[in-house]
Amino acid sequence: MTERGRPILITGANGLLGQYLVKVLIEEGQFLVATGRGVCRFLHAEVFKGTPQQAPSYIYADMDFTDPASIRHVMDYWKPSVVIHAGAMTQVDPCEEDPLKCYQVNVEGTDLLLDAAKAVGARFVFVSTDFVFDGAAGPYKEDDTPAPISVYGQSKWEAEKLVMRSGLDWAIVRTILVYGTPFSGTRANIISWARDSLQAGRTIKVVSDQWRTPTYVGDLAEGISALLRLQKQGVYHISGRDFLTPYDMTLRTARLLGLDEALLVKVDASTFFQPGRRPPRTGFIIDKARRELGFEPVSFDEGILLTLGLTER
Ligand SMILES: NC(=O)C1=CN([C@@H]2O[C@H](COP(=O)(O)OP(=O)(O)OC[C@H]3O[C@@H](n4cnc5c(N)ncnc54)[C@H](OP(=O)(O)O)[C@@H]3O)[C@@H](O)[C@H]2O)C=CC1
Ligand SMILES: Cc1cn([C@H]2C[C@H](O)[C@@H](COP(=O)(O)OP(=O)(O)O[C@H]3O[C@@H](C)C(=O)[C@@H](O)[C@H]3O)O2)c(=O)[nH]c1=O
Repeated sequence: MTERGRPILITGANGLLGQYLVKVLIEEGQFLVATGRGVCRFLHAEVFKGTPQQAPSYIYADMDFTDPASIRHVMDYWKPSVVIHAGAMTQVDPCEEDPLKCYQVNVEGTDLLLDAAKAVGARFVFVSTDFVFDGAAGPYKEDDTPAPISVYGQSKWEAEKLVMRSGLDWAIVRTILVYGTPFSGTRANIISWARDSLQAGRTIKVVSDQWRTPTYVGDLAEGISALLRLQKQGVYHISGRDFLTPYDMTLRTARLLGLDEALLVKVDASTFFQPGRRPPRTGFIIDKARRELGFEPVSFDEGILLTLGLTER
């Protein structure tokens, strides 16, 4: 193609992680093809009509990764050197209620992309989840054995296995409860939910028997970018560093913002009806990412300030 080489292709570019990945990779000067369903919903890009040689360094393309023709159209044209597969059906309860759809998007979609990546000789980076574990014995390291307890978790684990067996140069980045504010669109996160509720004087029930290491989305995007730069292969756990329950997360938000913590009511997960089971105790040991990628996440308190736009990087 051109002297700048073949592009990096991202799926799920309209999603929370996708938006941050696009930002981080553009800032690094990468040649990028961001893909999503339908129009670009976060960063204006001209509809590009020239040849790949004439393309600007950032292009958005409509690509449904469950549709072989749509994948072929985009992948054959751009022939990326790397595919970062961040797109997925991510809502745990709708996955539980419609397992076929979940499987089609998360497993078959990954399989189709793997075939397309093979055809053009692209590296493959797959974004996965703590929900591949059963949550009996977190925090987890990369070689602990997955045992998902939800349809969503099972679908991501099935997709991981396809990636591992693909014969491609691959990496899997598992992450946990990703929070942050999208550049465009609205999306609730535990921090803004707590702030808005407490500011309005509303009581909220918050789970105190699930443990996570919640991940600031900007850290995750930078961790993935480091993994690309360093051409790493294999499984990496990339998450925040604080081991917290959702109750702890809302309490920290209340304290940092000087809001009334008495409005936070501790509850057990069993008091919620949720179709999809959540693993009680996940969390990641991130030593490998620290050592090999130089990954160093912000504290949850810093993440709160970043999410609410009260500080900048
Ligand atoms: N959010 C979290 O807490 C965690 C997320 N992850 C993983 O991280 C990744 C990114 O998650 P996140 O950014 O938060 O998720 P989002 O739900 O914000 O983004 C997912 C994106 O995937 C897109 N998508 C879904 N189906 C298709 C399809 N058939 N074709 C093209 N695009 C599609 C969605 O499109 P549309 O916008 O049109 O619906 C959406 O923009 C996912 O793989 C997820 O499993 C892992 C652990 C925790
Ligand atoms: C709605 C609600 C949630 N919670 C808690 C439960 C839960 O641990 C946390 C977030 O709730 P959710 O149901 O949105 O999150 P959940 O679907 O459990 O989030 C998951 O998303 C997928 C995509 C992943 O891959 C996981 O890493 C994971 O974090 O907040 C409460 O305590 N009270 C509430 O009223």
